[in-house]
Amino acid sequence: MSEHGVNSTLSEGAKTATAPELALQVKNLDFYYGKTHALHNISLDFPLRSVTGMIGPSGCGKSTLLRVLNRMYDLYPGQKATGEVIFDGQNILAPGVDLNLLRSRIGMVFQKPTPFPMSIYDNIAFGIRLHERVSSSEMDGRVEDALRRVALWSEVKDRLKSNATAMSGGQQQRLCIARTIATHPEVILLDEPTSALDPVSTARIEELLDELKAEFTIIMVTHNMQQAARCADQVAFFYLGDLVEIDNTDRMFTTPRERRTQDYITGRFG
Ligand SMILES: Nc1ncnc2c1ncn2[C@@H]1O[C@H](COP(=O)(O)OP(=O)(O)OP(=O)(O)O)[C@@H](O)[C@H]1O
Repeated sequence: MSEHGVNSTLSEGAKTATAPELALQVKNLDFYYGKTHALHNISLDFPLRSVTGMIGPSGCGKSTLLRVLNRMYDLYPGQKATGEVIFDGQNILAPGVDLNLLRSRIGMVFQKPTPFPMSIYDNIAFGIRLHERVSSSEMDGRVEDALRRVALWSEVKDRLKSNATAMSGGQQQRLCIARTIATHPEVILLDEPTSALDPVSTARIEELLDELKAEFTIIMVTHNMQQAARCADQVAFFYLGDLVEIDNTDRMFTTPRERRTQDYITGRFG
């Protein structure tokens, strides 16, 4: 039983009412940190199996929106969201949602690699064990599969029992992505996933995102305009808690509709 009780509609079997081409739909979302009104009436769609880049200057609300999408904010008192986020035909901001299940279906990878202080193998197995009972041979297969998907298997297959904290930063971040995809989420949220990494590790993660979008819906906060242009199918520009503009990536970077977007992407502020 989750902290909010079981919600019968947010279950593995119920995949219905949301328009089939959308993974998530945000409608009239407002967010408050106590009295601070951090997001203002945000509405946007996240198409299924696509990459959305969220850009904007520091403090504009990108990470806040990401934390709403899997109700991470619920862990903190005084933080409140109003409006709707439709996932699988259900408003996930409503009471009674099974938050453990939600977070296994909408996984999150943070800016700084956050491997658990345990073995490489257990970093992946841990999340699977939380949600499923699998035999040890099946677990071996799941761990190998997740590591292969992030192109880590050949690098670590002979040291699966070593502590994950001894890996390089880039390897740790790929491990965190492997840990997230091992529970087979539908959506992956990434908060500046490469900002702590060197250019080679960054390129590997970007290649990985391109492969993963065949299967997952990816929503990524980035400060790196080139990264948004390289990786995203659509880009959303936020400013002071407002969603200023959202469009497909090419149009956003060539002919933005709004002056503020133009100024930001050309480096006039930010
Ligand atoms: N825990 C908090 N308590 C109070 N206000 C907060 C908290 N976290 C964020 N804020 C405020 O909410 C607004 C949006 O912050 P948020 O972190 O979402 O911005 P961001 O666009 O992700 O910024 P950055 O690019 O610097 O990470 C800012 O005004 C910030 O000061």
